[in-house]
Amino acid sequence: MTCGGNKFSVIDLSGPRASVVSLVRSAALDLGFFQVKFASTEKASALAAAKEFFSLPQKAKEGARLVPGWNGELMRGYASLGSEAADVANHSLAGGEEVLPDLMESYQVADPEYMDDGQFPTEGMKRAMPGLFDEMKGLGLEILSLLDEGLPKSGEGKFVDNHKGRSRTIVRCTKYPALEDCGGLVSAERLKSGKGVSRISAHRDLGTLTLLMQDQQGGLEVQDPETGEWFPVPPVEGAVVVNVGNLMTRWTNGVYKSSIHRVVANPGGGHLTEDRWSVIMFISPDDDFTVSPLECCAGEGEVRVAVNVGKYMNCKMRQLFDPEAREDKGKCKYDN
Ligand SMILES: O=C(O)CCC(=O)C(=O)O
Ligand SMILES: [Fe+2]
Repeated sequence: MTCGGNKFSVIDLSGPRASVVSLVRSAALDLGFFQVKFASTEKASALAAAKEFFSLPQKAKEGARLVPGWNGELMRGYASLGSEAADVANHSLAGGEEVLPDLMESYQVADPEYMDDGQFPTEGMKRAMPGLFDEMKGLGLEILSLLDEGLPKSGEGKFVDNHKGRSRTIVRCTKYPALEDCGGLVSAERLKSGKGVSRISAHRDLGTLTLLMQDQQGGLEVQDPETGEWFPVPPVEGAVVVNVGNLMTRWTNGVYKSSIHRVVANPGGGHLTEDRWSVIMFISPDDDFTVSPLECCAGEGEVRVAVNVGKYMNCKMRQLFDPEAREDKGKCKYDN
């Protein structure tokens, strides 16, 4: 059923349902990170389109920068190197240490069903991104149903039913440029030593579930909340990394865990001269839905209050992208 024999062993979803449910449940109860075997038919063309788009002149990329969707919030487009701050939206998990900028740029799309106005920066993106969205969303729904079955009162959460309307779910291609190309943001000396440099700083994900196809370079690490120890998530060809996000933790009253993770920069490991690429889907429930802690899980974990998905996501996402919102951390009252 699994192979690899480490914390992030790969689960084969085609195995007997009961054992798959049990493996997914155990991983979600532990660090909330696992891998599933998945043969994507869309990843290669999405990555090819992303590589073509990111190699355009900066001005052309800025022309495709993030635009608001149907809810007035930024949903689709390009975010330049250093413009997103994962750590800040999490109220500085670095605990007072200096936080350097995240060294990544990204292009993301929201659900084509609700944003299909034909506006894409390149023909390649137009061809690849909607198919990638549908493929990854399909996998996400399958995993949500396994997580639902893994709870003591299966079906109570109706996870799948509440992920079928208009939501903040997005799919994103992220480029972490070779460190030697990040000199505008961090000093060359720091980049060479790698000390305190992250490609994405320590954070938790905001939605219910994240699906990630990382390349072979490595660097993704997950923190054990009890010991503080960081565990690398090894790249596995043909596997998708899955992790639980904050809204799922709220929904299950702390039972399914949303863990702190980051992508470290390792100059000795080739990161100085090589770009790293990820294809990621961030899954959120329907925007007008209110996530209320499930009865099944009351008393088992921390008791959390109900949150409206749209309000929660808007407040957190503004902090990711808007320097003014970052300054006024108190305005976004949600800690996780
Ligand atoms: O690229 C990766 O490996 C992880 C990125 C990540 O954690 C995020 O974008 O939230
Ligand atoms: Fe993340």
